[in-house]
Amino acid sequence: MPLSPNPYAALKEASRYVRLFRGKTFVVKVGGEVIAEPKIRKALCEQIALLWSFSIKVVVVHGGGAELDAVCEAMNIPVQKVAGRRVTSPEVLDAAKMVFAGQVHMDLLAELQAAGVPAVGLTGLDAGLLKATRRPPVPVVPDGATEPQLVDFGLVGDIDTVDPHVLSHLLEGGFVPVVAPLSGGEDGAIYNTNADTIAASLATALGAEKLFFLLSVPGLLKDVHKASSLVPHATLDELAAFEAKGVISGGMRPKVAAVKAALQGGVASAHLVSGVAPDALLAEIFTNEGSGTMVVASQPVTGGAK
Ligand SMILES: Nc1ncnc2c1ncn2[C@@H]1O[C@H](COP(=O)(O)OP(=O)(O)O)[C@@H](O)[C@H]1O
Ligand SMILES: CC(=O)N[C@@H](CCC(=O)OP(=O)(O)O)C(=O)O
Repeated sequence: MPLSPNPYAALKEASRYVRLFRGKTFVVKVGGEVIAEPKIRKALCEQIALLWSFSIKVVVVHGGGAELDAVCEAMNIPVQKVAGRRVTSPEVLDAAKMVFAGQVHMDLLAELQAAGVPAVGLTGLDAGLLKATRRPPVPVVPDGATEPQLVDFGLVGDIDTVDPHVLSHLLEGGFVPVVAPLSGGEDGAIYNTNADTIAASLATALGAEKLFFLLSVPGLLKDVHKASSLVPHATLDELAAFEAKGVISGGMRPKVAAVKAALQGGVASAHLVSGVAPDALLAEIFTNEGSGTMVVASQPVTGGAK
């Protein structure tokens, strides 16, 4: 939703939120698909620059799933996914290191620097930020199925501990940490970890006010093919009801799990927002109507401030 066409009314509406969120921590997760297109990446970095200039402490977590798919295809490495989650073979992990801590990471850092943001790149291995253990085979219900099957996701790390000190130091210094989706094992292993899960863990560990997932769709949709079916507000119970109805599939499943984890971990609200529509992130934060889906733990949102 656009701000009021009256510039002074718009300024007043936005300034209320600027005051409210000054000094607060926001975790912003950007999907690989969203930042693949240079113009969209630039527009997104400019929105992040504005948050930073309003003294909001921003932590960016990026994905790179789509880019990893493309690199695996180019290198003839088979890509396998179950219920929206990748199976990581040793060959896939090697490609993931190149893509997540390399190309996607550097391109995002460069664009943030260009937008005037003092961005600092990290992976979960830096200063012990994310410690993980390899996921054992787990029962999963594949999309479209009703019965679970036992799936070995390979070199995927489930997060055991988060040590957010390195992030707190950077945030206190005015920097914007940018985290790639790789984690470290106690034994020196490197694991592939879902970026949505990382974003939720970091938001919880930092006591973040808000967690954003920037998507290629406008938010949570009742019908994934209809942008007009956007759900503006939801509680965790409502999310569970959508899941039970089969409304949530593919890559939205790990996202909804991450939203739940963050809200149960004390994050005040999680937002599913377009990363491609112009200024959708700013509209979600600084307007009464917002632009995407705001999820809160339980209390009904009675309109007004997002
Ligand atoms: N109910 C839903 N509402 C919105 N998107 C959905 C829904 N169910 C499935 N999806 C799909 O999930 C995708 C988001 O997941 P994904 O592509 O993995 O994002 P990312 O790469 O940003 O992590 C959407 O682009 C959409 O195709
Ligand atoms: C274990 C796991 O799921 N790892 C993800 C990490 C990247 C990611 O999450 O990227 P997007 O946010 O762009 O989907 C993967 O390999 O795709």
